[in-house]
Amino acid sequence: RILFCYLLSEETREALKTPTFDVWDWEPNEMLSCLEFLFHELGLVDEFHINPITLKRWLLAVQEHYRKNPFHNFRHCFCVTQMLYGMIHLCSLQEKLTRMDLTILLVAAVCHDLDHPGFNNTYQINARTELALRYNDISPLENHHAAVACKLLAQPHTNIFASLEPDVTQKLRRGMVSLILATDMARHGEILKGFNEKTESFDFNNPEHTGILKMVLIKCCDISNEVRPMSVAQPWLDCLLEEYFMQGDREKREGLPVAPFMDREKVTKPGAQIGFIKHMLLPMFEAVMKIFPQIEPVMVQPLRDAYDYYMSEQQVSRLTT
Ligand SMILES: Nc1nc2c(ncn2[C@@H]2O[C@@H]3COP(=O)(O)O[C@H]3[C@H]2O)c(=O)[nH]1
Ligand SMILES: [Zn+2]
Repeated sequence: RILFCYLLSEETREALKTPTFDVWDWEPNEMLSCLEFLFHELGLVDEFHINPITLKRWLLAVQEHYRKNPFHNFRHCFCVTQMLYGMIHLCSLQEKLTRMDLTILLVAAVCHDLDHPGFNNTYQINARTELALRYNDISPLENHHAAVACKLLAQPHTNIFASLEPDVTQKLRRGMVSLILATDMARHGEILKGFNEKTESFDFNNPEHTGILKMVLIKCCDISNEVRPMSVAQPWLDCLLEEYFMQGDREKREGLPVAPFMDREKVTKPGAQIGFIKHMLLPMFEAVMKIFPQIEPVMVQPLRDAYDYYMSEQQVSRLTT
């Protein structure tokens, strides 16, 4: 196996800081190099004495532990992490959060869907899979992603935290696990409510406040495809629907309940996005906007534009059918 060693141009380094970055333009090796670069550039390699070779091995192992699903694959992991990097720059998070918090966020983003099987928690629970059994139906997938992440960190050759004191490692690991668990959309309402209660008098020195902010940030990045330019976002919607329909078809074959949004007989692209943008994306990004108003032109406006686009698409299809 050859270790990736792709040199990023100055143009790519700058482009990585914005949500307009074309995430479809890169080979897996190049995405690995970009991720490696982020850890160096944010000063995390220096701060936590990460062995640069271990960082490469860890990233390779991470990549190998993402399956080739239509949506929940290594490129999705890359997108979430790149969007986080964009938000770190846009919101000057390097000045507001500690390097510890930034590391927790970045490692969690990279690991947050590890070994995703392509079928969601509802399927795991209804089909009584190994994962649902192991985790007693409680966020089975997210618990699994976090457990795989911890397994990689427990192996010496991929342990990027090997040179740290046990109490520091434990803090990083706990923080990472809590953020991965926060990506279960079943907890969306609870997390957003907790965050909204703090935005009025947000305090970056209060760990309870920064704790929930980190959860909201990783959640924003996780569902941020529609923040991206339409040419980048559209193929992601195709990937998501392909994965959803595969689950819907399997549920029909196995006699399990099928959610309407996974039923290829019922779903349209505007139908899939209008409600998601209105009820999930906009309320969360508008909440973040209260603390970071600078995200409005760069992240919130594209969401509003995407909403308007899908509304007009829906109109057109209603008029033509
Ligand atoms: N309808 C819709 N759902 C999305 C979109 N992006 C993410 N999601 C859903 O939000 C979920 C977030 O957690 P997961 O990554 O496990 O799975 C994701 C999808 O089920 C989107 O653009 N549209
Ligand atoms: Zn995800």
